[in-house]
Amino acid sequence: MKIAIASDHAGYDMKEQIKNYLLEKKFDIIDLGTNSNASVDYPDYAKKLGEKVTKGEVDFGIGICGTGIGMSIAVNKVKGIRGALCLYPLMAEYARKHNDANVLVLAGRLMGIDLAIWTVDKFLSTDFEGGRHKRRVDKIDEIR
Ligand SMILES: O=C(CO)[C@H](O)[C@H](O)COP(=O)(O)O
Repeated sequence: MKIAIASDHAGYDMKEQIKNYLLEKKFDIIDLGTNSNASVDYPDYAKKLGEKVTKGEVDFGIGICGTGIGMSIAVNKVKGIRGALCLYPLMAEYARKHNDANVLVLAGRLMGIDLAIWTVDKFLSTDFEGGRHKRRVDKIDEIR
């Protein structure tokens, strides 16, 4: 499975840890930055991340900022993105099962790394259920 990952400075440390975890698990990872703790603007990284996903270059995206809120707002501006801010694994499970989320957003300043990794694992291992949820997801796509 191919994953793109991106963060701002507030998510940088978590991005590195999640990237290394996924590389160890033999995932194919595209790191879109940022590449240090120096201050940057999360919308720049959200745009790159969303576009990688909607171009079909990766299966899923993972975006991280301090709270996850800005990254989530920004990535959802990219047409075709269903970005879900998930603070624990159950949210990630339902973001996939019911919402067919294609970008997982995490909060680098609010979550410990173990919780973040459990959330990533759940997101990447859960399938969309389709059925009535497909009808609703299609309606989301019609909004813009
Ligand atoms: O969480 C975020 C957006 O939702 C950002 O990471 C946060 O706003 C960055 O703040 P600062 O520039 O003060 O480090």
